[in-house]
Amino acid sequence: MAIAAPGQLNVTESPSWGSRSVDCFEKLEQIGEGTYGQVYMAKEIKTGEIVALKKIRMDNEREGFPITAIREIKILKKLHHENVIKLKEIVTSPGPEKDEQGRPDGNKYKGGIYMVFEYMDHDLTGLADRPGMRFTVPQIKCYMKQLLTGLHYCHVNQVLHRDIKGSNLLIDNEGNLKLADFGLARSFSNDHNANLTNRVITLWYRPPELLLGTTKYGPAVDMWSVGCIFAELLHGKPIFPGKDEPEQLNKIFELCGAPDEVIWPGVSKIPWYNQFKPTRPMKRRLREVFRHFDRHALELLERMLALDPAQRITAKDALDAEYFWTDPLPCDPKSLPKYESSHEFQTKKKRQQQRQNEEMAKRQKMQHPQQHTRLPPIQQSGQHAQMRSGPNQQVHGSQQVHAGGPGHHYGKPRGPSGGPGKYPPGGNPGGGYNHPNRGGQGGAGGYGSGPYPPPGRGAPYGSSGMPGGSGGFGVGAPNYTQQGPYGGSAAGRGSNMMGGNRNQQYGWQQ
Ligand SMILES: Nc1ncnc2c1ncn2[C@@H]1O[C@H](COP(=O)(O)OP(=O)(O)OP(=O)(O)O)[C@@H](O)[C@H]1O
Repeated sequence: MAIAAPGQLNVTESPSWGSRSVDCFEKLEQIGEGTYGQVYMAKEIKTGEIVALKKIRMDNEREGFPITAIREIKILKKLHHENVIKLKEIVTSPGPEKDEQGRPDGNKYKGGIYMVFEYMDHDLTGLADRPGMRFTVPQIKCYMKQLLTGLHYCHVNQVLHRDIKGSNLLIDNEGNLKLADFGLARSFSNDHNANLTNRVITLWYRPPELLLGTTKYGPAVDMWSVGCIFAELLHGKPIFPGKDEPEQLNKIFELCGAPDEVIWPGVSKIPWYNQFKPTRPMKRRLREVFRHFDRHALELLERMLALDPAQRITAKDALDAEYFWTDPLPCDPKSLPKYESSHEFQTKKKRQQQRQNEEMAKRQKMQHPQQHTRLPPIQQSGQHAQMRSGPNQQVHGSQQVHAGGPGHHYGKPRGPSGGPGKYPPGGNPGGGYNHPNRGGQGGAGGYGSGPYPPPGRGAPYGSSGMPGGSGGFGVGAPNYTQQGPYGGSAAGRGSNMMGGNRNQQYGWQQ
């Protein structure tokens, strides 16, 4: 694991950075758990301001301060943009720490270092995964526009994000979307001649050039991830939910066609091309599979998911695409509905709890079976329809948070505005994928007959012990990296649920 030399931690221009103690904040709730460490919602005691505290994982105190954290801090200190998360300061804890319940923290390290961020109510994964959640077309355009604006700003400032995915896109209740988690980010030069680490980007959002082993790449890697998110927003579930690298590549080829020197000049020189090139011809099927998408959406998606990174659209050109300039236009972020706070970590936890309760109820039922079969109640006229609208039926506005509603909202305005659908109307008509847990999304056909796995809730959670998580943005994509082409170490950047720590996983990064 790469570590910082003692003096290297001084990454700040402001002498006050790092001088305050974490005791200036009261931890309210854990909202995230990453490879990097825990993330808490906290309140600054003096001002009452709500912030997010990201604890830097220091599992092995002898190894010093992780270089990835230094990278993240350095990069965030130079980026100032409304669509990039704001790092407010660094605080430290000199002694043994307590968690939000006041229990001693099990961390071996005696003290701790935290990054203090502006607080954001949701991440896109958590928000999209709320039961019954549906986004409108203007809402999708609004989020996509902000994502591209933030990314364009990063790329102009020669920063590659290298981990664009739903849980790293934070959204507040004013509708603002900000790029977060710059732990894998790095500066790049435009000549693309430097060798960079190949082991970046969560598997489902990883572009073909990285999967084929390139070490020379640029901003186009982030644009592939943006394309995956765009398609996922329109489609309602991840489009490339591969279990491992070979399967990931295969899923990409099945939808985007098999690359050759004609459509991707130079592909045959990429290190692992010969090992992984498809053995049979595969046609590009994007337009056919997503034929129900709006014409301009499809045009843009085609250019984001170009196999050849040199032909992939840039963030700047994507912002000029017809899609953002034709009706319905992107909505004003402020006009978006306000939702109760939702982070991927919490939605996963809730689902796990729910599953445990269900299991328990099932077990109890088996232990104490009913002695008598009950007779069905006599139906009154009109009752039938009512009984059918069970909890899975979508009720518009059920997502809204009303003033004084539940949850942990500290002074942020709440509005009673309507809860729009997650997926645009007509987004999945008949040809779509009927997601069992999304309710009412399209009918049979489409994906069902295609190369994709049968309907389900995304890839399993692997070793996390949380099987059957949601599809769409609701699942932490597994992430397998490799030392050579797809084998070797099980290291990689994934959720902490896959175990391990990012610094161990990546070692030093270039
Ligand atoms: N500023 C913030 N406001 C609100 N929530 C946040 C904030 N920063 C992070 N989170 C929550 O914590 C989660 C994990 O944060 P982050 O991605 O920065 O940590 P990480 O350790 O790098 O995680 P991972 O390894 O999964 O990428 C996010 O998905 C988000 O839900």
